[in-house]
This record gives sequence, C-alpha cells and structure tokens, in this order.
Amino acid sequence: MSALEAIKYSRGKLEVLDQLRLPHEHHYDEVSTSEEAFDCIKAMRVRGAPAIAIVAALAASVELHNGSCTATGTEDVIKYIDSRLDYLYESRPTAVDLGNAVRLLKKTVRGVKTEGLTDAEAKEAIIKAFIEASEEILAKDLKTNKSIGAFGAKWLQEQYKITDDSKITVMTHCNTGSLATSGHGTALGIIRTLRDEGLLRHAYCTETRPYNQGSRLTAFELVHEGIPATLVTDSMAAALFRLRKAEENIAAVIVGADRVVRNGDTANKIGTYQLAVLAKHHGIKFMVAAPTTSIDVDTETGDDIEIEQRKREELTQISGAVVNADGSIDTSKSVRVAIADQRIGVWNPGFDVTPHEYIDAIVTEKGTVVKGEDGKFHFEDLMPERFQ
Ligand SMILES: CSC[C@H]1O[C@H](OP(=O)(O)O)[C@H](O)[C@@H]1O
Repeated sequence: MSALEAIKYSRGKLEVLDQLRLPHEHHYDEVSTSEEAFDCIKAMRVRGAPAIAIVAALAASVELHNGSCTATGTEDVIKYIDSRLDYLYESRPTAVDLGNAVRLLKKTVRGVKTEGLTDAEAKEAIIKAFIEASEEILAKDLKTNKSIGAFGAKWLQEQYKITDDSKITVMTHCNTGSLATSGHGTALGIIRTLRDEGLLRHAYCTETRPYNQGSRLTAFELVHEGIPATLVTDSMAAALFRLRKAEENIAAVIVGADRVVRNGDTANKIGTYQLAVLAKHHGIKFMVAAPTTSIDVDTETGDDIEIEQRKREELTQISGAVVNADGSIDTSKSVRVAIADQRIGVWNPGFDVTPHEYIDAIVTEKGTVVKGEDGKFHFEDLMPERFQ
C-alpha cells in the first residue's frame, strides 16, 4: 500500500496536499503560480526540504507552461525566469534544496542553444528546457530516497549484524516521509526499507512540537503502512532511552536534514540537537538521512546557517478536528484553541543545528559518509563536482 502523495503533477497542472489539514482531512490545493506556491510553502501547507524544492520548481514550470511569460528576446525571458525563481527562493530560508533547485534551473536556461533561432523559437526552447529540468527534479527524488533507504539499512546491518532475533528499534523526529518528499522519504525511507528487509522491530516517532509533524504526519504514514510504531512527546525521549533501550533494542535515532554543511554540522527540525545529545549519552547511533541536494559545501559550519523563526501562534494556539462523544473524528469542524496566555513571550525557531561531533553517519543516495580520522565529515569523494 503506497503512502500519501504530497504532490500530484502533470504538465501544466500541480496539486499540493494541504498538510495543515492532515491527518483528518485530505485536501489538495491547485497551485498554478509562483505566488500560490510561495504562500503554500510559507504557510507550511507543504513542507519538507525536498518537497519544498519540488513544489517551487513545478509551480514555476506550470505558470510558464500556461503562458505567464510575456517577455520576448532571450535576455528578457531569462530575466523573467530569474525573477520568479528569486521570489520563490525567499519562501523559506533554512532548507538548502530550494536554493539548489533554483541554481540548477537558472543554469539550465542559460545552457539552451538559441543561435539561429527566432525570438519565439528561443523562448519556446528555454521554457521547454525549464519544464523538463523541473520534472527531472521530481522524477529523481523517489529514486534518491529508495537509495538512501538501502544505504541506511545496509549501514545499520553492518553496525549491528541484525538477525531475526535481534531486530532493531529506531526513533525518528519530525516528518521525513512521503509527505516531505515525492515518495518513500529520507529518514522515514530508511525505516520503510528496514521494515521491507525484515530488520525492524519497532519505530518511535516524536510529536515534534510545535507544528506536530510527528503526531500529525509521521504517525499517520506509519499507521497507513502498518509499520509497528509508537508516538511519544519530544520530552519523553530521555526516559524512553534510559528505561527501554535494552529491552527494545533501541539502536538508532534517524533524522532528516534541511541543510548539511561542509563539516557535517546539520540543521534540522527543532528538537533534533537534544535527541543527538541523548543518543550520544545512551550509546545509540545518530544518523542523518539526506539527499546530496541538502548538502551545502559552500557553508563551512553550522554557525553560518540561517535559522527560520516562525510565528508565535504555533506555540500559543493549536488547531484540530472535533472529537465526537463516541470518539469519532468530525472532520467537518476544525477548531483553533488557545493553549497559553496570548501575552506570553515566545521563541519559535523552526530548526536547530546538530554539531558533527554528535552525528555517527550521514546517509545519502550516493552512499553513507562517516567521520574521518580528523573527526570531521568529508564530502569530496561523494560529490567531487562540488569541489572543483
Ligand atoms: C526530508 S524533509 C527534511 C526536513 O524538513 C522538515 O522541516 P519542515 O517540516 O519545517 O519543512 C524537517 O526538518 C525534516 O527533517
């Protein structure tokens, strides 16, 4: 049974699942312009580093396909495309996949051969190249995630020599599954592969306050696919490790990434760093699962990563569906309630940075990277083209 599709696309038409309504309601918004995509990403109706990049690229592609560009002449057409991509880039700052997609698409349109073509022919060739490149970003993502799953499961098998009698339990944070990508997922993709290969005993997912990607999205994906799983609050991780690590063979915490920088420091959903500290304290492996599009070798350390600050209402208010007296969920009535004094000060960073010292492995579609004798991660062998 396949998991939920965050993104539905055919040339000229993009639909995005409104993740703010999950898990109670499945509603797709049609996204046909960069403005609609920007709002969808900013409001986190779609979220997850790869999904953000895919939606931005495809929305720009759909509007171009539908004739939004009135410019003529190669220079003005490229200038228009740049302006749409630069606008989309501003929607959320921390995840690097969006920036990488923008750079790829800008490079693509500049590589189109237009010598000897009329202005109309050149414009058509540029738009065609853009659309094909944006569709390739979507197509490549699922293959990437399956590869991350395979490399991650292989690394864990090497670490623990897993047998039927020693299947492992893992924890994951936030949502890194089909709702954060085009399918299968990154960290949750490794969990899916562990389950497929008969290596998984159990999965724990954290609630992931304040947006609740874990309780609303990951729990839904795990239940949807029948993966044995338990939900805990973010604050329960320490007690879980201390009381149940041995009994449940808790072997690893597996998280996604919004940005991995040159030394391996990793920005991910807020609450990731504390899990890394706990994992180290309890002798549990800490793994980052991320496509190479999430690796930013131009940034030296995690101190240089811009951390998105989000609105106060995400902490002081929550929304959800009504639970009827008989326990059924009434999806026709969504309520929003205040859960704090609305005058209280709020600090709401969307992400934190886990120093590379706390990370045991970074799993990508090109292989798993571990620290060298210098105690640092090195990506030169993984992505030589990025170091030229
Ligand atoms: C494969 S998704 C990567 C990353 O994105 C999530 O953040 P958000 O839900 O705010 O977009 C989370 O940090 C995931 O680990």
